[in-house]
Amino acid sequence: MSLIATEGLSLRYGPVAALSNVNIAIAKGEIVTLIGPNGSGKSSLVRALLGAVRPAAGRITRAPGLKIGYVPQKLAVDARMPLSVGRFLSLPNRRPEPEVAAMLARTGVPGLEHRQITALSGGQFQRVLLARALLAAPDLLILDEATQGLDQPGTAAFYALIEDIRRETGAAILMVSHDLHVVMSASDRVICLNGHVCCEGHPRVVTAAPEYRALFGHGTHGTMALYQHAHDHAHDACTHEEKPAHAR
Ligand SMILES: Nc1ncnc2c1ncn2[C@@H]1O[C@H](COP(=O)(O)OP(=O)(O)OP(=O)(O)O)[C@@H](O)[C@H]1O
Repeated sequence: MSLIATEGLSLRYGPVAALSNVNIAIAKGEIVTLIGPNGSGKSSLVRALLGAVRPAAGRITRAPGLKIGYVPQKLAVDARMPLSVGRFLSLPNRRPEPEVAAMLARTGVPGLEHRQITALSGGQFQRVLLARALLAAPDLLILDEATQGLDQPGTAAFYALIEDIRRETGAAILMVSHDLHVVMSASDRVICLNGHVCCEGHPRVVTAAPEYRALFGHGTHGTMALYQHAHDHAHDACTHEEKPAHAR
């Protein structure tokens, strides 16, 4: 049985259709990556899975008692507000200090409890956010571009940590990422989104799919194509027309 599944999920922001007829399912212990060009609905799908936005149509089914841990793309913290890492990790639920310390050590940032949140580097902050998500012992961990702003070694180390956590906890992982080469090596399954599911499957299968190639191009140019997407291909269940991102 899936931990979470969507059926015919559509989502709108007023006149803007962000998602249409999306069917996905995530099973226990899987690492699934959502890829897609800017504006393709990745964050919207995450928000829907978290229950933060209401679908315009379709439904989302969650396994009973499902616990979701969420690592956001960014989190604005008021620089004038004194907030230590330890206190941040004890909000809203108070956590025993040894538990907080152990989780910080587990996510690779030991001994940061008394540091101010606003004084952390980007990489340290992402690991603190990961620690916060893991303290809830989630069955499903959702990461929305959690490595944005990290350099290449920092990104690779973060994904290696995610794989270790999956192995240790058995949690399923859903991540949104633009780091195509890391994604392809770290994921069990890739879902390619463009307002609808363009293609999905094992990374090898997806990279060979014509829909993927039309979206992301070939080789290293594929990464660039993420930002210069021209959705000029046609495939089953995909009949909409879309202007290139730069022409919108
Ligand atoms: N709060 C909002 N109000 C109105 N439109 C929105 C809102 N959030 C997203 N959208 C629109 O919904 C569509 C999908 O956006 P979404 O942020 O889900 O895409 P994304 O794939 O996560 O993009 P990116 O890669 O740039 O983060 C876009 O057309 C976007 O402009």
